[in-house]
Amino acid sequence: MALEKLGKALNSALRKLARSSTVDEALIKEVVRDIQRALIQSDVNVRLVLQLTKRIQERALNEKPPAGVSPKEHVIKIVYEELTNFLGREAVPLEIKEKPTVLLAVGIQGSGKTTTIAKLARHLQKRGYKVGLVCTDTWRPGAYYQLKQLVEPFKIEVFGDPEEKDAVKLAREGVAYFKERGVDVIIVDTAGRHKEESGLIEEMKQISGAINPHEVILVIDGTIGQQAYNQALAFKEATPIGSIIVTKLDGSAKGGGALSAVAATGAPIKFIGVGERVEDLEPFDPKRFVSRLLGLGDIEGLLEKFEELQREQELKEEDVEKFLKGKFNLKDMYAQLEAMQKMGPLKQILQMIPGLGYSLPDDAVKVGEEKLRRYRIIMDSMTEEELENPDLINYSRIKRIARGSGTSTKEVRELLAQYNQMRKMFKSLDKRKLAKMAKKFGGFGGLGI
Ligand SMILES: Nc1nc2c(ncn2[C@@H]2O[C@H](COP(=O)(O)OP(=O)(O)OP(=O)(O)O)[C@@H](O)[C@H]2O)c(=O)[nH]1
Repeated sequence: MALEKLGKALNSALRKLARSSTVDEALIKEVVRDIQRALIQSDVNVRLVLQLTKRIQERALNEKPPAGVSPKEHVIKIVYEELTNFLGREAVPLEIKEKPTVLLAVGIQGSGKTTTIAKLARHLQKRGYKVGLVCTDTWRPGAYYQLKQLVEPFKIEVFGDPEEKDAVKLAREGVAYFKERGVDVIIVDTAGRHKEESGLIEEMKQISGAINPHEVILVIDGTIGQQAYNQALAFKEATPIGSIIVTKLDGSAKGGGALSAVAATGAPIKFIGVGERVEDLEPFDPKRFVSRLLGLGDIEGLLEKFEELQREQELKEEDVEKFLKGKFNLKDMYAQLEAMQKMGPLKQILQMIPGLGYSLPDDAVKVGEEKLRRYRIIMDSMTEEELENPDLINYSRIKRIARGSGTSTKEVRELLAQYNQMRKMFKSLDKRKLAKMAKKFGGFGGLGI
């Protein structure tokens, strides 16, 4: 998870509130101090931290909770709101309005730019856009091959010529090439050799003048912490159509500093990089990010992920409901397992489920393709009634099902065990936290109040 350490520290500060019987001035001040410490440890600029925590303290001490809201909930809501504002308040999504939309990506060497372009291309492809990539890095011929290799599995085409020395020419030709092929989005990668922002911005201006992009995206390395401020500012001043992607937020101790520094410049952060794999890119939404960071759960994110899946898989709304409520039979389980295979690591999904916080179970419900195929065969030998209500399956039925499907009783039992495990897990989630969270996305399921 992005900023895991900061999240844990903030979560434990809020848990103090959740656990206490009364909320008084001393407690509020203690919690505010904990928040200060957590943010400073994550390299957030001290001046910004003080401004933020002062606001939290003032509001927490002076504002009266609205009717129906407990003082605890109220303070937590204030912390949530202020942190959200701190990181930019509203999500600013990447818009693909015209065909083709041309995006120009810039970033200092090692910022993760090439990887990020591959991630962005895949992200857009998953949403149904046909994407073409143009590599204009004339300094590092390897960049072209690196990009090609990253997107090869997804059949995304890369235009480039490692022999060519004129980056502007490459950019112009690449855009023309993909325009002719009718792609929806063209992403132009640039060289990252520059040691300073000035060189980077100069090249951006030159290429930009040649291809007239809809948006220039700056890729910033999240591990540089609050130093990101200067990079983001210089960029924002040079381009009116700039957005930012902050990378390497997985495992970075300074990620909080980088995110808040970029947000402080007013440049919109549209995505964050949370790992080395092509799938590890997340649209950045301050609200959702903060609620996850604080361990409040991310029901919105979860639902969106399901929506995405639904588009891919025609998963019905009632299936999503069943999944969330833990009411499902063997057929549903099969559909869910199949769905999960598509959705990527289950851990990421579970992390979004309110209430699970940090004690994530192992990937208990992730099964391989081969196993799924075996499950299908076993299920084909069950009666409709058994599929609807697996509790009916006794030992003699297990034997018959194994024989009928040409599998073993061990495998049948394994399938049933998996079903029971999943059912139990989702049921316990449901009971503990989901009901509260379901009321409104802004609930505080993760804190048990
Ligand atoms: N952990 C983690 N690593 C990342 C992330 N994004 C990129 N990286 C890694 O950062 C390193 C540099 O990434 P590149 O994409 O090669 O960097 P670049 O900025 O394109 O570098 P140049 O092509 O030289 O300009 C690689 O090892 C990437 O795998 C991320 O979000 N998380």
